[in-house]
This record gives sequence, structure tokens and C-alpha cells, in this order.
Amino acid sequence: MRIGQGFDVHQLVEGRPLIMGGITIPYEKGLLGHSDADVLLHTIADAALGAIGEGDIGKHFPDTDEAFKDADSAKLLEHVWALVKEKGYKLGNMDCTIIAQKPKMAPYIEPIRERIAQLVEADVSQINVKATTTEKLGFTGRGEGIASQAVILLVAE
Ligand SMILES: Nc1ccn([C@@H]2O[C@H](COP(=O)(O)O)[C@@H](O)[C@H]2O)c(=O)n1
Ligand SMILES: C[C@@]1(CO)OP(=O)(O)OP(=O)(O)OC[C@H]1O
Repeated sequence: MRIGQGFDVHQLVEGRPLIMGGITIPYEKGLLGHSDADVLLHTIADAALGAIGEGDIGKHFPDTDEAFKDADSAKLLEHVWALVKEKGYKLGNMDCTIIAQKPKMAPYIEPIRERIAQLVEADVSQINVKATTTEKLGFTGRGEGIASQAVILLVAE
């Protein structure tokens, strides 16, 4: 059994789509990054890499590499999950928190869980996704960015 945690932040800017957990969410701004900036999938990838002792996504997918420019983070997570399986693990469960003042994530939580379940070859019941504001405090509260946290438990295949 192995545990890993992930944390990531991306800036919210105009002129970008908001992609969260592999789902495009209608909003006036989107997240800025070298990739599609899917902060939730990055967090999950980092938690999984942490659990198997394989560093972080910056090590596997450097933001100096043009190959990852505008990368689909779902593909990055699939690559990470192949490493998890190679090491002989599968998902026990994961618990994630999206930290965003806006937009309201509640309507998108179920589609996000289902997409993550596909990517990590698990049942949706093994994946919990929550959202919280920071009560208008700090950079997330001012709507300057979105943060995300995740904890993952891996179990032997
Ligand atoms: N971006 C968000 C933030 C929160 N929610 C939901 O609202 C509930 C209350 O949020 P607080 O920050 O006031 O605790 C939270 O538990 C979520 O269900 C959301 O959907 N989207
Ligand atoms: C995913 C990668 C690679 O495209 O780029 P970003 O989208 O900028 O994301 P970040 O979480 O800052 O770091 C990982 C990167 O190397």
C-alpha cells in the first residue's frame, strides 16, 4: 500500500478555456499554463507520482519541452497511470479538493469523477472530488487563480 499527495495552482486569465478534471467548464476565464493547465489532473498526477516515489510532473513533462505545449493533461495522467501499473499498483481511493471562489463546481463534479475514473481505470466510487471557496480571501478568493489538492491511496494489484 502506498500513499501520495498532490497540490497545484494555475492562474486564471481571459482567453483560455477552463478545463478541470478533463471537463471543459463554461466560464469567462480559463487557466494559464504550458499545457492545457488542468490543475486537478496535474494534482492527481503528482499525487500518483508521489505514491510510487517517481518525483513530480515537472520531472516527467518539463514545461521547457515543446512536446508538452498545450498538452492534454488527460494524456499526461494516462502516462503516469501506466507507471503506477508498471510498479504493480492500482487505485485504492483518492480524495481531491478544488479551491476556487468561482465558478460553482457542483454541477460538474459527477462528470469530473466519471472522467477521472476512466483515466485511472477505477470505479467512480473510488474517486471523491470536493470544491471549496476561500471565502473571498487570498489569491483564490480574489479569483486570480485556482488551486487543487489530492490524496491518493494505491494498493497492490
Ligand atoms: N467553486 C466552488 C466552491 C464551492 N462549491 C460548493 O459550495 C460549498 C460551500 O463552499 P464554501 O467554500 O462556502 O465552504 C462547497 O462545499 C461546495 O459544495 C462549489 O460547488 N464550487
Ligand atoms: C504540465 C506542464 C508541462 O506542460 O506544464 P504546466 O501546464 O505549466 O503545468 P505545471 O503544473 O506548472 O507543471 C507541469 C508542467 O511541466
